[in-house]
Amino acid sequence: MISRVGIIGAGSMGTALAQRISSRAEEVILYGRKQEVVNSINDERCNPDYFPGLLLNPNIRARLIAGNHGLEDCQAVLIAVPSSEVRSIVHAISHDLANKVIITVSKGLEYPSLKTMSEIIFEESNNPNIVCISGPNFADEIAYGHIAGATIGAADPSLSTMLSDLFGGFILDFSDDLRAVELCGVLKNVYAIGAGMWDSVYGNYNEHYTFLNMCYKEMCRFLREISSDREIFTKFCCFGDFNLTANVDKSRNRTLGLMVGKNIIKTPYLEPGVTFEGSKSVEGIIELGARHGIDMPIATLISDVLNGRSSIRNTVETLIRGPPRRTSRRVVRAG
Ligand SMILES: NC(=O)C1=CN([C@@H]2O[C@H](COP(=O)(O)OP(=O)(O)OC[C@H]3O[C@@H](n4cnc5c(N)ncnc54)[C@H](O)[C@@H]3O)[C@@H](O)[C@H]2O)C=CC1
Ligand SMILES: O=C(CO)COP(=O)(O)O
Repeated sequence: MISRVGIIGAGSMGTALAQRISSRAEEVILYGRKQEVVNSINDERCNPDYFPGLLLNPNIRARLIAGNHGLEDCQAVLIAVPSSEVRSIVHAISHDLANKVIITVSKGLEYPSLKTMSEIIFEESNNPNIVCISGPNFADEIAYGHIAGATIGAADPSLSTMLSDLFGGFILDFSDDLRAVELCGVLKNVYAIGAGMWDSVYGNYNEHYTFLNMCYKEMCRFLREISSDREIFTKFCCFGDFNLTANVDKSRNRTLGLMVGKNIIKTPYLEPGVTFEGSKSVEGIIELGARHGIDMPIATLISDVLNGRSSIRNTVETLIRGPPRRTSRRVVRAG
């Protein structure tokens, strides 16, 4: 059993994973930003900001990230913050990360560098022991102990074996293409926004699954080009997470698409405090595709709608009939 795991980020996923793995580690330390949340976890065993009704297991303790005290004694450090924060956090704690396994769950892409979280973590820490865990995993369901599958992505398969016990509460599959596992999480968020947009206008089942299938084809085309893992399409990080996020209204990314489609919010939209990873990574994934020679018409249309350059109906017309063609108009004169 791992003796001590540090989790950076006391938000939904950080807290949920703390609860889930706390039966498989002697101690879990959640590093948060707010003193009142840290106090509440230590005194009341409760994170009131994210899971007010959940009694946390007694071996979960909290500390302020500012001091990162005790991190040096952790065997594994899990990073569960929005992707935009990962570089600065890892930079700040890099001296405490030597010889540890670093686990990332953030589903984003840095822009404009187009780097995944593991690439950023390696750059900032120089520690190659990096693992990603990704799958159809809504935080609340993880926290409350429901069945969940996940893919462990690790370039070094011995790291996957080491972490199988810590994540033994999940049904696991594995990939040694760490970057591809991470990119599945980025791609599915973008298509979940698209699914929300599409469903806001076209709600029939045939319409819904036709669009989903078109998105999944584009996602698989991307993965086929960049991944050495020929089985990735059937893994939890790919098929499962794509379907979960694109289909279920609990997803923030799908909800963003629905709200944009229904004109409830104006785009481009940035809501402070809500983690919408897909809206931040859509430009990046299109550019990354272009770098590998992958054309991504659906992601491009999603970006156009999200940034107010097109409407859903125009987008759908383009998808069904192809881009509008310029036709020469004959002027018919009366008389
Ligand atoms: N919520 C979910 O169901 C899942 C989330 N993820 C991924 O996990 C990542 C985090 O997402 P959530 O936990 O849902 O977000 P969240 O918005 O619920 O929580 C993020 C937490 O990070 C903290 N934070 C932000 N910047 C920080 C900094 N500089 N230093 C310390 N703490 C900082 C915030 O205070 C907040 O507590 C995202 O990339 C998301 O895609 C992955 C799987 C499932
Ligand atoms: O990644 C997730 C589930 O696997 C959570 O998705 P959202 O960020 O869209 O809520």
